[in-house]
Amino acid sequence: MSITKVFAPAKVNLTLHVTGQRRDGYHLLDSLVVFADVGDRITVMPADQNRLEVIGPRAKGVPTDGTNLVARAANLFGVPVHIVLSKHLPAAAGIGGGSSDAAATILALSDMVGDTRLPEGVADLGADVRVCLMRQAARMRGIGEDVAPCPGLPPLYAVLANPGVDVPTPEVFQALENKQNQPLPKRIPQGMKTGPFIDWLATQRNDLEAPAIARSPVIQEVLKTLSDLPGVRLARMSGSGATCFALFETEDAAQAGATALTQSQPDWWVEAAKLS
Ligand SMILES: C[C@@](CO)(OP(=O)(O)O)[C@H](O)COP(=O)(O)OP(=O)(O)OC[C@H]1O[C@@H](n2ccc(N)nc2=O)[C@H](O)[C@@H]1O
Ligand SMILES: Nc1ncnc2c1ncn2[C@@H]1O[C@H](COP(=O)(O)OP(=O)(O)O)[C@@H](O)[C@H]1O
Repeated sequence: MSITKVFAPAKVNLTLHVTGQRRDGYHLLDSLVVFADVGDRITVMPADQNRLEVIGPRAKGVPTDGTNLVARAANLFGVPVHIVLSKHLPAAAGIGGGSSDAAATILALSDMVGDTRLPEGVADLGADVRVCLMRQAARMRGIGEDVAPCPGLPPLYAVLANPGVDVPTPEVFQALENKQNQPLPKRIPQGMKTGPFIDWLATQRNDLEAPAIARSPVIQEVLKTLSDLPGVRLARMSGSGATCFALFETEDAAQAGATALTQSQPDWWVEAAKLS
């Protein structure tokens, strides 16, 4: 067994429609999910006993004990490992940092033990882990367990922005007033160019935006600031927030937007990203 390194990309919910609620309280979703070329990094090494190190620019506040989703994912394999988690994504931010880390850990351990079957207990790690295991554009339904690849999306260039407030997912779901909303259309458009596809996205929604803004009004400021960037085509929140994204038609426009936003909001986490 050797050292395995896996990238854990940020997840972005381009749309997030809440279409119902199960008896156990979990919400039914219909979401178009893509992944960014920014993310965390996981290194897994064989060891005599389990060890987790959390390093990197966004390590502060991330649990280093057995509650970390990386440790919980590794425990499903019953093989002692030393894991180094390098955090670059803000936590509790609606971009699936913990879920993507867990998925990356599962992929690393599967590779290490030479068994690609998913271990028992993956679902208990969180609703977003399934889609994060796919690491490609996908339509996510049910409470997150029903995932299908969504090929044929155009390249999307984004600025991701987080104002530094943690937004706990359960609170936002609880604050959502109307749980029965329209799903996405039956067919997601395929083969469109970037501009018309963004126009189509603008006709869809993130139903958690309003309850997240009610809890953390700064999210409204993030959306307004993103909407004012030159060349922006759409600004929306990802997941349960607080990270928002702005979409542009070109990589240069997104880069320029990220540079301008970093200067005007030096305390925010800001990244230019390609989404696919
Ligand atoms: C909202 C989404 C959209 O992609 O993203 P994030 O904002 O977390 O990134 C996800 O559904 C979050 O997935 P994840 O963060 O893995 O959720 P979990 O740990 O399973 O659940 C946290 C809590 O969120 C609520 N929850 C989550 C998923 C779901 N379909 N319905 C829910 O009501 C429940 O209150 C649950 O106790
Ligand atoms: N590897 C991890 N990275 C970030 N947060 C983690 C991790 N493992 C456990 N957590 C906990 O999970 C919570 C939700 O984090 P995260 O998955 O990043 O949020 P979200 O579900 O909003 O995308 C955090 O508040 C943190 O305490």
